[in-house]
Amino acid sequence: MSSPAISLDRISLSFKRAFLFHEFSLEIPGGQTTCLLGPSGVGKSSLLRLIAGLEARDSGTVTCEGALPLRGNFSYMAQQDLLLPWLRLRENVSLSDRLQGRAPDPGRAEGLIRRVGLAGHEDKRPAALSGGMRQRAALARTLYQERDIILMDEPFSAVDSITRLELQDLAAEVFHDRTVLLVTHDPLEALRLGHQLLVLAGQPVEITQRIAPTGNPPRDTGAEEMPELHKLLIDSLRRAHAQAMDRQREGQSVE
Ligand SMILES: Nc1ncnc2c1ncn2[C@@H]1O[C@H](COP(=O)(O)OP(=O)(O)OP(=O)(O)O)[C@@H](O)[C@H]1O
Repeated sequence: MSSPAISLDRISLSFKRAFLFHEFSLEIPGGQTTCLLGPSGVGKSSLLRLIAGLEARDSGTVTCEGALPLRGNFSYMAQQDLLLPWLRLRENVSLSDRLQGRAPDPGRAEGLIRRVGLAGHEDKRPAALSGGMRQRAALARTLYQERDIILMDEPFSAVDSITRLELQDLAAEVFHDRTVLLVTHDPLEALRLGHQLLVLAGQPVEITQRIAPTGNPPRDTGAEEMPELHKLLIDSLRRAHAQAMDRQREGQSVE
């Protein structure tokens, strides 16, 4: 059975009496990767947190296809790596087993540590790792959980561009047939990894652009359709950014 779709139905979420989301609905297809893009502060992380149950919404529902409970079916990689400082890398990667009272699988943890390029660092604690290494460790921990649904918030933002490409290849392999929601600020990353790309803009949030590149991830960014899709994406991100700047200026002039 393929991984379940997720439905958001008329979700509202407000902060300081202003709606970030108002009656917002979205279908996230099962077994595919959906990338969320948009200006800083538009609400991408909040949307992920809503789905993860970490944000208390005013109203609306988040449901999983087949009435599966979302809880226990997803892994979530936040912007902060959330590694436990007192645990060694191998223990951090297999943390989900420990938390659920299962015996960790050291072979699987070590295999993933190797695949994210951290072999040799298994016994180090997070403080001894660089920001990019910690992000790779958090990726290994997320993949270790082997959940049907994966929520990721800018998972590759702190790594150099070549490592980023390598991690995207690994992610595309692991994402295969899973339901993935990936927040990224990198248009090329979205074009490589996403079955569908959504641009969020405005307040309350709307989806102002949907792009569905052809072919399977990880895509070759040199493919024929890429320049056109890249331009489409950049243009809509520019519009979303300009809208956010206007709103910020209006806010400043009211204060
Ligand atoms: N707990 C909170 N209390 C008050 N405001 C909040 C809270 N969480 C988020 N916000 C506000 O909601 C808006 C959206 O934040 P969010 O982190 O979802 O944006 P984002 O699109 O993920 O931004 P970035 O790309 O910079 O990570 C921001 O204006 C933020 O200040």
